[in-house]
Amino acid sequence: MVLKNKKWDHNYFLKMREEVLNSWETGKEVNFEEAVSYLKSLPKEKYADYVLKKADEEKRTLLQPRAGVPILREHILLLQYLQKEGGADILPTTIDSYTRQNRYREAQIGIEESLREGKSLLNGFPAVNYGVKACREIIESVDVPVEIRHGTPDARLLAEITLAAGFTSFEGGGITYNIPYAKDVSLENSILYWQYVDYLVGLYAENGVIINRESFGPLTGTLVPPSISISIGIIEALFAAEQGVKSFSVGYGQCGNVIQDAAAINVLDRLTKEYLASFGYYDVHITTVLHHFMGGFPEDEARAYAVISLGTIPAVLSKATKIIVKTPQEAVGIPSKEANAAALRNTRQVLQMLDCQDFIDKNKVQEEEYIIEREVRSILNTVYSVGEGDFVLGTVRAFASGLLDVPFAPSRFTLGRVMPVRDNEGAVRFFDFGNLPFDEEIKSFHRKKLEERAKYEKREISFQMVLDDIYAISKGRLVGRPR
Ligand SMILES: CCC[C@H]1O[C@@H](n2cnc3c(N)ncnc32)[C@H](O)[C@@H]1O
Repeated sequence: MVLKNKKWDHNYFLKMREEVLNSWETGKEVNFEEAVSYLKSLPKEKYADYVLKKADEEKRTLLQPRAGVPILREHILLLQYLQKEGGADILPTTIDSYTRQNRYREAQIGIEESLREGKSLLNGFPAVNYGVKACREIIESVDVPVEIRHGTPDARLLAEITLAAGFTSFEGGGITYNIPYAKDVSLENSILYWQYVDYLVGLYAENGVIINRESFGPLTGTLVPPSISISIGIIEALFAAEQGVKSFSVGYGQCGNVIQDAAAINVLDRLTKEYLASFGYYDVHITTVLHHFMGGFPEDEARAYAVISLGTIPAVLSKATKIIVKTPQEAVGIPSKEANAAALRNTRQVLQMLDCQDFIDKNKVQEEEYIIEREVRSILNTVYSVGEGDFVLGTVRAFASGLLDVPFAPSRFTLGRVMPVRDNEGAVRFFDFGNLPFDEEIKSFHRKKLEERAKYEKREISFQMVLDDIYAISKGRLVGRPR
């Protein structure tokens, strides 16, 4: 079948499904009709889409941590703790790195060694190895929806098993779980694998089971310009809608300048809905997700809490539907359950002290929205035209020529020519536009912003500013000032 942004032929899916379900022994546990009836037996409060819709209507922001450990009993206790002590509105199951690379044999060894040693020797929960029945124990041991969070270019079997098990939200996409996560996976392959996932979610939807899909907005998490993250999120929403997905969350990673971050989420929400409608998808429920800062964190827990609390502010300003909460142990590794729960309580406190205040200069937010929107439209309209009206074709061609590009990505399928840097107020601007399709008005806006910083710091605009910015927050400030 030629790769394009068109809903799959059902027989094509069924044929590929046989291969997918045979790729590991637990695949044979998956029975679609049985899964539909199991999912329909779950209360509505276990559906991420229901909880997201309710929060969206009530203008509330939901909180969700990341969490995953390899021993099933431990993982259940961890999620129950985060629900009870952290107040998580949606729980995660973060998948381990072996499973993310389809290396289920090593994941199996990791489970056995963890059981033998009595400690976590994998960095997440290996859901494929456990299979449908065991994963259902997780769903049945908590009271809120559980989402699969991972970083898997080929997540077809992971989706089959976890969706059948009752996870009602699934993160990732053919661009966002490839470019920042893999070196050698072609976009043609990862987009095809994720069309499978979206088609499966669409099949559940046709049978009355609404699964929420979420794009991984932060990408490489290092100074990613908002317009790049937003454009890619909208493209993945278009891919998912074409396959029949009815509930989609677009994500964005906090960059640090509060005005820019709030503006970014406003544009993300508005343009995702506009582009879906303009391509005829009127029945997809869109929600927004803010990720607390995804770059290098301070080791000191008090300073780490400052980064987390600052990151909560743009969620209040933009009324983001959900925050993916970071923890004060971000700089040291996988957090303890106590630190994870404490970060949830910290975030809730900031939300509830700010949500009654109207304190931001709306003109400054709108100025920022204007430039971000101009950039997003330039990128998306270019992708559409190089794809001759097809966003899948356009995406592959745009990445090959740098019309779409992600800074600091490991993938050899992105040019990596684009280079970001902060301006004098810490907003992320372009040091090098690479081949991004921006007009002179956009380019001179960024140059002027960088000249302001150069003047203030009494130094030339240089790559040294980029390096200083990469380490700035872990060293205690937003902008990487010269020593
Ligand atoms: C997008 C992935 C990076 C973030 O994902 C966190 N992360 C990864 N694996 C786990 C895990 N098993 N439990 C709790 N957090 C986890 C990292 O700390 C980082 O913040």
